[in-house]
Amino acid sequence: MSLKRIAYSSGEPAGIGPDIALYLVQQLVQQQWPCELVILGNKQLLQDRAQQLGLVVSCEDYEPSRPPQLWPPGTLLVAEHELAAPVRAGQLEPANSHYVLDLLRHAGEGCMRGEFDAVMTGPVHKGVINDAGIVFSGHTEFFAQLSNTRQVVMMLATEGLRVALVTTHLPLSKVPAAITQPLIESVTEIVASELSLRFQCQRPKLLMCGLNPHAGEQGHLGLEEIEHIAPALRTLQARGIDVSGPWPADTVFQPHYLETADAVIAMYHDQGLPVLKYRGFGNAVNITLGLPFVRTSVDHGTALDKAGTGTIDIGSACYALETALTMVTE
Ligand SMILES: NC(=O)C1=CN([C@@H]2O[C@H](COP(=O)(O)OP(=O)(O)OC[C@H]3O[C@@H](n4cnc5c(N)ncnc54)[C@H](O)[C@@H]3O)[C@@H](O)[C@H]2O)C=CC1
Ligand SMILES: NCC(=O)COP(=O)(O)O
Repeated sequence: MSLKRIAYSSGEPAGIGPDIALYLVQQLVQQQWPCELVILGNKQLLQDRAQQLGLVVSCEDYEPSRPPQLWPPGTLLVAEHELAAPVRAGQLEPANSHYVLDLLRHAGEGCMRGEFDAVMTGPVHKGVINDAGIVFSGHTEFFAQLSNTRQVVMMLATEGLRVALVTTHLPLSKVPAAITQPLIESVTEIVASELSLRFQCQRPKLLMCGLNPHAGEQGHLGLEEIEHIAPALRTLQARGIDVSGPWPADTVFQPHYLETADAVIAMYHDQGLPVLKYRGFGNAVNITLGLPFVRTSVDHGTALDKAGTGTIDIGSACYALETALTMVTE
């Protein structure tokens, strides 16, 4: 198997993204991951955080023209990006938001020009980026825009459960109007085709949630199921996609329903993700489907309270890296 070059964007500098990089490079060789991990970040920040954590690391400058190689444990291969302000673990600094976005741009553009085989993202803080005056709702939307992709899908996966979202980072009050038949159809088609192409599900079986309690109770508790979701389901079924619904969300997540399903399609972020995280937090991955490159991510946020403390769990980071490697190797 050829060695892959994976970019890790280390995310919000005051959060646990840099800590994750430091712990991951201790494990690269032991885990036998067939990859060179390029840490997009800042050397001084990484060295300071390593010192705070009592870790011994050495830094190498990333050189794109050099073929990927396996580095000894504790070696950070860093693609250097300049910070705008000093970093203190746990303390957000809006001035560093452009740095965070530079990492993402480097990662996405590097994937598109074939320099990286995939990108795995560390957590960013969406609030502080907006505080800096930058409109930003998430990696999912950022990479879609960067790559000029009309429609992408956020899907989180853990052992025994995948949840894909029709809408992503929207205020709850805007969700009903966003749930349209064309959107439901395009999201479902992307999920069906990517599960079959990249996840070995021959003809994926999909379960679609309704939006309202009890999937609208025949129109007595909301009309979105009748006006948008059911027509989309009929069209998708006529196109040969194995999708059923609209299921009440409090029914479909019962083990009996999930046993034979390849993914659940939820209408909005907090309909699907709490269930996924209850089942698998720390062992789950966030994958953006529909991009022209592979992007995986940790399942958690910046955990500002844990940055620099040495108490973090890197289970999700390992899972995200392994998923990226599987996706680029298949
Ligand atoms: N992939 C990404 O970039 C994501 C970013 N976020 C952002 O993170 C920020 C903070 O969000 P929160 O709701 O506080 O969620 P969070 O995931 O950062 O923290 C929730 C709780 O889980 C703990 N935690 C999270 N990851 C952990 C780990 N690896 N090991 C040990 N403990 C861990 C934290 O200490 C905290 O107690 C928000 O601005 C949000 O936008 C949230 C989810 C994903
Ligand atoms: N809850 C997961 C999440 O919001 C991550 O979003 P993104 O930054 O990966 O788009």
